[in-house]
Amino acid sequence: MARGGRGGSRGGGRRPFRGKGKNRGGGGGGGGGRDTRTQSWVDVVKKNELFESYYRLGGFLPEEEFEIMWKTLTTDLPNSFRFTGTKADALAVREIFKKRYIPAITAVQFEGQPVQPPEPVQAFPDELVWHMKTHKKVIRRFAPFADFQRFLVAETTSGNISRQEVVSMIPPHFLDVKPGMVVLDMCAAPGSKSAQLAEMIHGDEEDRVKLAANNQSPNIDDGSDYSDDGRSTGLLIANDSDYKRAGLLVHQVKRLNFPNLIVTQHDASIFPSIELPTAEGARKNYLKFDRILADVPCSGDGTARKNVNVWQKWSPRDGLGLHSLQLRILLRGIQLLKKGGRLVYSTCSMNPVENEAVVASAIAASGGITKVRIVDCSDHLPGLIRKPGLNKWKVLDTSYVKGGEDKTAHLFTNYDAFLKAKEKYEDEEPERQFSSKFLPGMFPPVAASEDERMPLEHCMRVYPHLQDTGGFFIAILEKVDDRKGAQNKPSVEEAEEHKDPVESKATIPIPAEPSENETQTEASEQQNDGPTTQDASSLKRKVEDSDETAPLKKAKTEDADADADADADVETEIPVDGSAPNEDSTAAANGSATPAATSTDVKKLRPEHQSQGKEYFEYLSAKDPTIADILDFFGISARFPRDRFMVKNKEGLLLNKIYYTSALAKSIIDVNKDRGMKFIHCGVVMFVSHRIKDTQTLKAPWRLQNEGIKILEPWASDRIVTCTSKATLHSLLIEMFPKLTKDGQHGIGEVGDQLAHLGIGCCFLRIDKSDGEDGFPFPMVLPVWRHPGSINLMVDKDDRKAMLLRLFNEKDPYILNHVAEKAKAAAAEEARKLADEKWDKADGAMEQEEEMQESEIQESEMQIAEETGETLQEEDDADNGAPLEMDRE
Ligand SMILES: C[S@@+](CC[C@H](N)C(=O)[O-])C[C@H]1O[C@@H](n2cnc3c(N)ncnc32)[C@H](O)[C@@H]1O
Repeated sequence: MARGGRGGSRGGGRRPFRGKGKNRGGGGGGGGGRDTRTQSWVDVVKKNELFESYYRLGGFLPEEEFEIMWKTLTTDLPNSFRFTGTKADALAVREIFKKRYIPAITAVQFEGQPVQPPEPVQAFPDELVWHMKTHKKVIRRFAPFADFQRFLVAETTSGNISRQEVVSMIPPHFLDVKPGMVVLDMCAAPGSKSAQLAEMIHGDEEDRVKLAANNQSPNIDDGSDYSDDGRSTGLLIANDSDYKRAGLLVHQVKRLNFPNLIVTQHDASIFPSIELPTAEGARKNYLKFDRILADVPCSGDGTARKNVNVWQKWSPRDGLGLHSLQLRILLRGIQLLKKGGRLVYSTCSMNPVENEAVVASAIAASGGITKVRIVDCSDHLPGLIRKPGLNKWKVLDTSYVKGGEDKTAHLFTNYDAFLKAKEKYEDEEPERQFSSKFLPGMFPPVAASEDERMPLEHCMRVYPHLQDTGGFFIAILEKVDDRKGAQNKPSVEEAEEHKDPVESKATIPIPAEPSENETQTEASEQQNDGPTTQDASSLKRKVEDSDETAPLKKAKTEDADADADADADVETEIPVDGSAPNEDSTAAANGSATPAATSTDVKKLRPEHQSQGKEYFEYLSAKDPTIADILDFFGISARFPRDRFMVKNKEGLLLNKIYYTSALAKSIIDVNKDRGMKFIHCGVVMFVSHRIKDTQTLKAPWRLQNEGIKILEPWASDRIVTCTSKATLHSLLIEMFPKLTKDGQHGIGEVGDQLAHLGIGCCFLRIDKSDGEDGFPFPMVLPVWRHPGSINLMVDKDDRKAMLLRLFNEKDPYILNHVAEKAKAAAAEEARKLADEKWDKADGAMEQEEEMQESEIQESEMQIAEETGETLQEEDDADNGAPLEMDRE
């Protein structure tokens, strides 16, 4: 299977992260956020008056439609999943799923009615995304569901299926990524969208490489770049500032086996400029991205269908508190984008303060729509039902008197209305406090002319009722031109204000507007100025943690005025009841579905204080003799690059594992690793040292790894064995270390026959796609080790089981492991011997003990005899204890 999808083989994928309960990776959270459920979902009262009032009165949807949307928001979210990897492979696994499980499920009847089977989500092409709305009661009761669940778990474990929320899958589809592109995922953890992006960059590289290896042209003319001998030249940098979530991200992306990938841990709003290699003395060059995904931290109120905290703790201050960070991240993204490049900004919040307001402020701060345009993607993914972005909205806040219980909700139509209200209260009730986060840019932009109007309707809003999903927002921006010089200073200042103390010491240039020719000198980066508009002031504001934590106990009830003239300075106070949630003023700052995050969380999660352990990335010389020996052993073509192998120890020693990366990943790591960049993952394991007895006789005591085998195999001419029959593969899967007898009676068919003629060491087991009952639905390459008297497919037990289920529908196969059995028997024998010895010792000890006890008794008896003057009879044999007893009596 594809590197962009799973292990070097379908069976060789790594296990997904098995985090503890709630943090289990995968990418739930409408944007892949955390599952922050703290209470049984069914017990939760899905009501929150302030939350509802805002979306009801804010004019988001017509009244009737709002009712439907709100009702949907209170229902359970269907489970959804996606077939991953290269398209051909994803389609092959989808076919197995459709043919094997759907008919059986469709035949199930519950209470006289057919049950609802899993269905493809129409928004996505090729039926690669599915959701299941069947009730848990039904799922638990019927065997076909159990079978399907088993398949789902096995394939998720193998990396062929990703369980991801439907809305979370949308943003990468609008990025229009092509193989060869350089892509940044600014806020990537836990990594579900990164996985999609990696698949897109990878494209159909495997087919291209095969062409190139056979001296045919691999390139196609659709903007994709396979010019590296068929390999995609692209790169994905997946970044997340939070160190725990960055760890999750690494876990997740490691499974992709994608050498064109680097994981970093930086605050995205000050993401460092990445230096590119340049000739000595030449002007410095910095990396610009073709595509950027800014799936920013948000309040996550669109995840209310699975996140109870939304119902319990929703507050307008979540969005108000996050706006500034979101804006800074987006601005930095725009700076890092190439001219003509595309950026997708997304949140799993429905709040315009986090959505349209951020987009509008960022465009204004970048020089307006002539510099950055909102792309109309209404014709893309036509199956996706969506609503246009808003051009008008209101901003909600709750004011309160410190120490008091009284909270009032205010709905403002523009910034002046907010200022007026504040002023009024300053006179009448000076103790009343409003959010300190209010910024002019949180309100709808007012254009000087129609030409300058931002078409915010080109943004997309996905509401829960439209296709039974969570709520989501997506904006697609294209950088038309760079903003020149002077106007970007505030973002630089902002970056300075929030600079990571560790990073400050590094020599990375402070993020700044890229120069016209997409390269810049360090000096010129630092000299850039910034915008002077209203956004400048907003950018200068720090994301402070507010101490406004008074609970919303009692609200002033004033007339709501939902129909207030949007163009007038209007403040509407909305009634809120005592059951409304705790009004913590600081919004969730980390992860999507985290409206419950408090100011303390924000502090805790800030990246400045934590970082992943230092990883070393030392590239080996292209002339390294060990690499030369290994490549020679497998007959690897001289065209295969020799300078991209790397080890992960400070000294650059060939100890245990050898990794491989793409050319661009190598250049970036090499040039930037000592510039203070926090690289926390890069490279695919290609070879692992194989310590066995016959090492001496081997030229290359290294074994091929599932992770990297597919990258190498097209270039190999030696040590290749082919498996053409399913029966042979079955034998190899159900038996580890089958014997390799010379008489041909080994039971491992054509594979055994070929291996019999090969010397000891690792080999490629090649399986081509073939049609028919006994055919293979997708190609595979697996490492196999030829021992002197046996062989072994180097696939672990769990992966063997997953393959047996996938290819042979075997549910719980027994896998015979001769070596383990032998070792077990030897261990049992050893244990038996030890037990015997112990027993003997224990026996001896018991005898000794008894003897000691006896002598003690005798001593006591003698003492008694002495004291009482009795005569102690001499015992003549062991049986004869009675007289003594009797004597004593
Ligand atoms: C909505 S989640 C991203 C989900 C992810 N794109 C996915 O699909 O799996 C937002 C992420 O932003 C990260 N984050 C928060 N503040 C950040 C910052 N200043 N810079 C970079 N990442 C940040 C959080 O740790 C969180 O993982």
